[in-house]
Amino acid sequence: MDNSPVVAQADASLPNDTQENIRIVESAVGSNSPPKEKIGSDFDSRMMLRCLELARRALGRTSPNPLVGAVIVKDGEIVGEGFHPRAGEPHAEVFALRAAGVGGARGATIYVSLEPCNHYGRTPPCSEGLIEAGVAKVVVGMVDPNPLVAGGGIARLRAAGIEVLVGVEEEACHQLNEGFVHRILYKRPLGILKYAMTLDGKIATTSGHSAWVTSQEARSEVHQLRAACDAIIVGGNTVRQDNPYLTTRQVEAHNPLRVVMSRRLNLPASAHLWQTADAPTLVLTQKGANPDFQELLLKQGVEVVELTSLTPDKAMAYLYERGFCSVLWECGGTLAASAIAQGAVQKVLAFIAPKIIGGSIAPTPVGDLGFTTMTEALSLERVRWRVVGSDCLVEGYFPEKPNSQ
Ligand SMILES: Nc1c(N[C@@H]2O[C@H](COP(=O)(O)O)[C@@H](O)[C@H]2O)[nH]c(=O)[nH]c1=O
Ligand SMILES: [Zn+2]
Repeated sequence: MDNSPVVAQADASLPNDTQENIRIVESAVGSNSPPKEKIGSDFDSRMMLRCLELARRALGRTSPNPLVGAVIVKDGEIVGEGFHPRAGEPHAEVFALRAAGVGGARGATIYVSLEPCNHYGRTPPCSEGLIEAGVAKVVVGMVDPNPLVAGGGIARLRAAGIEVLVGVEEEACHQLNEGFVHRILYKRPLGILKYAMTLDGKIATTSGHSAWVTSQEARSEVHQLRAACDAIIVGGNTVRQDNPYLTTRQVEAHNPLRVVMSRRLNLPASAHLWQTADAPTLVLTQKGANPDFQELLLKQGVEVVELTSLTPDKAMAYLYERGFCSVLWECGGTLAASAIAQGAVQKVLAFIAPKIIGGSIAPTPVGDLGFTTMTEALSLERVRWRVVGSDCLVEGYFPEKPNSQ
């Protein structure tokens, strides 16, 4: 991992979105890259943002597929819209074409947040569908990194004489599908470590009390974050100490799979995770662990999977095989350190509450990584700060390693 220091610079000239009480400060690394030239008109941007809004209706439900939205515009009017609801169902373009009706897309412009596919997967290629429908222009948010597509859709459309504009609101399109992109490039789900700590770096008191470190607003933000993920992982310690629900608390929202990693299955029989059916639960353990408890879990409708060795990387490899794009680590410090050390975390979301607990043995968000000098510290890139309720949310990414998996 590259340990180049990231010096955060609070500078009044940097972007500042006061309307949403958001203060975004690029890290020194991020701000070194020149600002990207805007592609397309303001109208193109508006239509692409509409595509993203539509795509979000399926938040958390499309894996292993991406979130995609499409809008068809004819004579300045929207004549059809669609989004990809889940894997196995038609793609966004198909729904938009259906909404436009027979002949409705002829001579029109279609906006799609991801490059139209050009392969026979679970569904036929959208490129052919668009050519048949007679669209005149295709505006694409981002190129599909899937090697089955990867520019092929754009090339096919151009070969058919259709005008194609690529890269409108590309960053926003990429952000929405960062899990999908990571899955395709690294053959693992994107690992997001989220924690809430006090100003003096503690996630609980010495006695383990942690309800609540952050404000209600920050907790709602976590619920929204959960809705966008495929799974949430915790360790046995978190189940024993916090007895969490790990749900989104929203009736309409997707609830991710709740995953507990426990080698010995020394877990409480009465935990909320197996007493509540609001979300599915999976317990990952090692071969032959505590058969009596396994039976109890199965009776409660909890899925149990035995891995030959239970490590963060093995857990992520398993979740990749299950088709997941993004996994939220909501575990304690020991498991978090091991997940980081094994490369199972790419993104960090740290909520910092303006409170002080004190004490030297109160638990901290990340356990021992074995570092003795500051030069070993792991530096985040693309760092952003924003205020959420009375707390500060710092988010950033570990530098991506070249495809090593
Ligand atoms: N969901 C989506 C696309 N998804 C692309 O197609 C792949 C899945 O194909 P399939 O198995 O047929 O569903 C997926 O990995 C991604 O590359 N493409 C699009 O044009 N529009 C869509 O709405
Ligand atoms: Zn498609």
